[in-house]
Order: sequence, then C-alpha cells, then structure tokens
Amino acid sequence: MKWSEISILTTNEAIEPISNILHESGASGVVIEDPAELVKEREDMFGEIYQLNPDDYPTDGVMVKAYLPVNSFLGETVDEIKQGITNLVTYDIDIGENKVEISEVNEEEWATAWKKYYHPVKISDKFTIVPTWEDYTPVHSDELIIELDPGMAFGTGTHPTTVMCIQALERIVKEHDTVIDVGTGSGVLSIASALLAADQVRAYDLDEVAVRSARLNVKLNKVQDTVSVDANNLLNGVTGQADVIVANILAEIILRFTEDAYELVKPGGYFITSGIIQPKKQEVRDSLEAAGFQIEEIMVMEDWVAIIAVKPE
Ligand SMILES: C[S@@+](CC[C@H](N)C(=O)[O-])C[C@H]1O[C@@H](n2cnc3c(N)ncnc32)[C@H](O)[C@@H]1O
Repeated sequence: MKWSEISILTTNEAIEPISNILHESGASGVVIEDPAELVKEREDMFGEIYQLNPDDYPTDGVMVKAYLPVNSFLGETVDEIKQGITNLVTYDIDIGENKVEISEVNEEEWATAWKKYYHPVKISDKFTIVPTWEDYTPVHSDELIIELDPGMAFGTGTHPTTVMCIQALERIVKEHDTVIDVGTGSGVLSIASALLAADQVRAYDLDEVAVRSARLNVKLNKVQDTVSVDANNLLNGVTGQADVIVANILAEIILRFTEDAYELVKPGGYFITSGIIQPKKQEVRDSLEAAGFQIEEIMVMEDWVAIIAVKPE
C-alpha cells in the first residue's frame, strides 16, 4: 500500500480540531511538531513527560502531519480535510497560515517517519506500550508491557479509541476468557487480552498488511500460543462463543455486525466497541440495544466514544 503525507502549518489553537478532522478522515499516525504542545497534551492525557528533541521541530507555527492511504478516494479525502480546516474559521478558530502540503511516501519512509515521535507511554493502570526500538525498564513490578511495531498497520496503541479499549479490557477480561478482536490492526488489543490472562484470543482484520503486522507483534510479545490472527471480514463465518468481543472500528462498520456479535457473545459476556465519534454515539447505542445488548458504560476521550455493552444472562 502507498501512503501520502499531509502536512498542515497552523496554530496551537487549531491543533486539536485539525487532528480530529484528520482522524475522522481515516488518517494514521497524526503527529504534532511542536514540543511544548505535545508535552502538554501527553501530560494532560497520561501524566507522562515525553522526551523530545527540539531540533526536530520548526520554530514558526505548528506542523500537524498525518498519513493517508493512496486510493481512489485520496483526492476527495484531501479536499474534505481542506474544507474542514477552512470551516474552523467560522468557529472563530485561528488556523494561521494554513499551508497544506501533500507528498507521497514509500512504505519504508512511512513506517519509519513517525518513529522519532513515538516513545513508551503508560496508557492505563496496568499497561505501558513500548515501541520495539526503545529500551524500557518497567517502573512497577506489576506493569504489563506491550511491545509494538505498528509498521504499516493502525496503530501505535496510543490513539484515544485504542486507549479506551485497553482500559475496558483491563477491567473486563478475566483469567481463562475467550476474546475475539475484530479489526485487530497492529494486534494491540489481542496482545493486551492475552497479557490479561485470556486463554484464547482470535484476531481478525480485512487488511493483509494488518494481519502480517499483528502476527509479528503477537510473536514479539510471546503470546502466539494464545492469539491467532486471520484475515476475515468482520465476524463473517466466525463460530464459537466468546466471553468478550472487542472492535475498534468506525461506527458505520460496527453497525453492520452488532447482531453477529450478539450471537457470538456468551450470556453475561461483553461487546466493547470504539472508533465512534460523538455524533455517531446514539446510532451505535441504538443498534447495540436493538441487537439485545444492555449498555453498561459509555467512555469518552477527546471526541471519541467507546461503548461497553453486556449480553443479559
Ligand atoms: C481503527 S483500526 C483499530 C486497530 C486496533 N484494533 C487498535 O485498537 O488500535 C481498525 C482496523 O479495522 C480493520 N477493518 C476495517 N474494516 C474491517 C472489516 N470489514 N473486517 C475486518 N477488519 C476491518 C482495519 O484494517 C484496521 O486495521
């Protein structure tokens, strides 16, 4: 797969809305090239200080960068992003110079381009995500470490939707559980489930690149005896019940398989969904309830929502 890098020169004020626009357009690896803001954002979110090299950053304005897959929708997606950014002015947001540049990157460049911004991060009470190229010594004896090389797959494990899913798994997955991970990407949620002592984890993704990346990360974390990774479209053809199904996919896609998920979750089991933007929350909630689930909790981080639903006993 080929990727395009989109870089937007803007202001501090516009970072968050522009990042949201990029995430909502399906961009991967959104990075902000401004040390002060990045440190603050991460501190607010995780209470962690990032090690940043000031030489890596421009001094005027802030650069927001992200990667978009090159496909037949690319032109349309870029136009939508540009339009979305221009519309921010109507909300009195200063978008500054708003210089937007697009450049094509090859696979190797994409896979390494953002590595310099990606460092160990504690994302929940138990879990710290550590990029494979970093040395990390656990701070606490009970800390669980996920080593990750996302390669070309989504994601680094630090996207709000992933963080919420991991926090939910941490509370829900019990020893000996069976877990199904729909849209596994880099495999991060499956690895987390295995480290939480699930007995069996089945990971699926439509994208071959994600399947390869997840298999690699599963081996890296030595959980290959617990986690299987296969190419599959949602839950099509999947049999065998699970205590927990987790799916961090866009709301539009979740709506397509709430009934299949209900069939496969054991009574008393959970369906954790994320990848849902706020305006889509009600639609997903309605669809889960129509399938028979009860909503146990709705989590919110930035503009993203995760829903924990339970199948009544
Ligand atoms: C937002 S990423 C989530 C990755 C990872 N689970 C996480 O939480 O960081 C969504 C993943 O769903 C996959 N996906 C999209 N549509 C799918 C489908 N119909 N069936 C299976 N996987 C799908 C994408 O390839 C992508 O890897």
